[in-house]
Amino acid sequence: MGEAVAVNIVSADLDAAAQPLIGEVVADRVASRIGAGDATLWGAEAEAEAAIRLGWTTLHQTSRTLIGEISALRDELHADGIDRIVLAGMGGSSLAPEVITNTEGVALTVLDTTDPGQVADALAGDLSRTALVVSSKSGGTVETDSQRRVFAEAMASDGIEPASRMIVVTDPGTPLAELAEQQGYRKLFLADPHVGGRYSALTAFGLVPAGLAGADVARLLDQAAGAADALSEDSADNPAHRLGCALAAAHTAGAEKVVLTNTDLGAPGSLTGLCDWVEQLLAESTGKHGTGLLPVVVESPDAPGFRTPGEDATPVAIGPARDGAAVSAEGSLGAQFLLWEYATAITGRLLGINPFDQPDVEAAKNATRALLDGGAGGATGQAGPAGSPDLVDGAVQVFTGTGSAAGTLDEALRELLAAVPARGYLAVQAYLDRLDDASASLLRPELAKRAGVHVTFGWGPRFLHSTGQYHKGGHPNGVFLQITGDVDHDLAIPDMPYSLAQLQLAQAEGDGQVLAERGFDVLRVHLTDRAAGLAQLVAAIERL
Ligand SMILES: O=P(O)(O)OC[C@H]1O[C@](O)(CO)[C@@H](O)[C@@H]1O
Repeated sequence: MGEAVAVNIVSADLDAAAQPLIGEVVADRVASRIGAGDATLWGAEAEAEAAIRLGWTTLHQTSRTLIGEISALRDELHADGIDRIVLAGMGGSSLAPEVITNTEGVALTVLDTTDPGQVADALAGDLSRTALVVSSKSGGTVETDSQRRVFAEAMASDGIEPASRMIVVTDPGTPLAELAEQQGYRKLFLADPHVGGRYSALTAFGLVPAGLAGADVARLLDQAAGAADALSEDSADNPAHRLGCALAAAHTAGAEKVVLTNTDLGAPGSLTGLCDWVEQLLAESTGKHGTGLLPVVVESPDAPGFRTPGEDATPVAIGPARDGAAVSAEGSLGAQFLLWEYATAITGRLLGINPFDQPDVEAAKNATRALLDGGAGGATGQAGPAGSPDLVDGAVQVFTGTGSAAGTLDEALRELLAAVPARGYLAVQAYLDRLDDASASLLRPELAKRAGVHVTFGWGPRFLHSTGQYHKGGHPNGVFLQITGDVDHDLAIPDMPYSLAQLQLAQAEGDGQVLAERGFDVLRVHLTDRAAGLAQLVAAIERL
């Protein structure tokens, strides 16, 4: 094998710790049994779910029929002057197409947000040339449904028949499949129901939006096919064994965090954004029952957290093994998808968890629903946080939760950092516009430099479908900084009693409530002026 995908355990100590696990996994024939669809590998409790979740091992063959359908639809759309693809989808329904198109340099507008400003920017593109791919495995995800409604209304008001521009990807029998049929949407792709959301990169969820946008999705399947035999082989050389067992061995030694970065960013063929896809796969698959692997995606090998990971983390390179990486994974994108899926399933078995469920995601969704039913977030157009802030500092309203004596933003931040347990982590959760408020992501390295612990960063509500599972279900050693902000122009969601801004705030408040109920420290800062508030936050962090 070797050529299609390669994993190098650079750290001699980690290699020594991984070898016995590799021996065990080879003896138990884990890889070939995964490839053959053996659902018993994760214990009796996981068996029923695993029995309907192992279809991803053969997608390089079973997804072939999609290629012709996608290119025929693309030609048809082009003939009608439609060449701009917008994707509405969360988590496993958008991360793969985002990586695929980023890696190939193909334009795809990914809408995985409820931020009204970001949605408005996508609506401001040329709708006469736009098709909306609505992707949802369950067919019931509130963000995706809201985006669909907003786009349908905007298209109709521009005199465009929305049904002619809607392309749906969903599982058979979902409410979204039914809607697509009732409304006569342009095309309905029914995905393989035997593949879970975060394992669905090579199903219609990954291939349809990426292929319509112009990515070479046949090549992606070829790349996966080139690695499939090696990844299902019961051999000590199987790269998935090396990766899965290294991560499990590190976890046993107390390194439950996996610091991920691209070590070849900017080089031709660099897999831009793959870390975000791996982040969801690892966090949602393993972060449960008080255990799991916490992905910490960092900006570059020079960013805080990678070269000096401490005892609680393993630095993993996507790309060449350098810059202090303990493990590296190299190979084409299609091969990497399959590598990480096998490795995650193997780690899941070694950690004793079911890698195919996400038991804690629902809690935040329920809390959000309850808040919206109770009229949270103010009236449309005036959405604002519930309750009064504990203090106001310039453009920053601070909600400390109960029992804080903080009198300033600086003090509140200091208190939050002091609350991080030894070997814990700080998660920054920014419910903002990831394009217009992009500077918020700078808070991660700034905080990491000062906090002395690992710091993760996620855009809300996107991270709720990724690290959100780990935050609530994984090792209980996180503290949370939520950032929300006022919006300049809210957007109504047609036929729904709440607006996008209200939904976005309710998602932050709902998840914050669940975290607080579970005993975690949560500090929320609400920016009444986003740019000024972010500048204030940076200045306050610099003073820490
Ligand atoms: O494809 P759906 O059903 O809209 O779900 C989107 C995402 O939400 C989750 O189900 C839960 O967060 C993810 O596992 C999934 O990728």
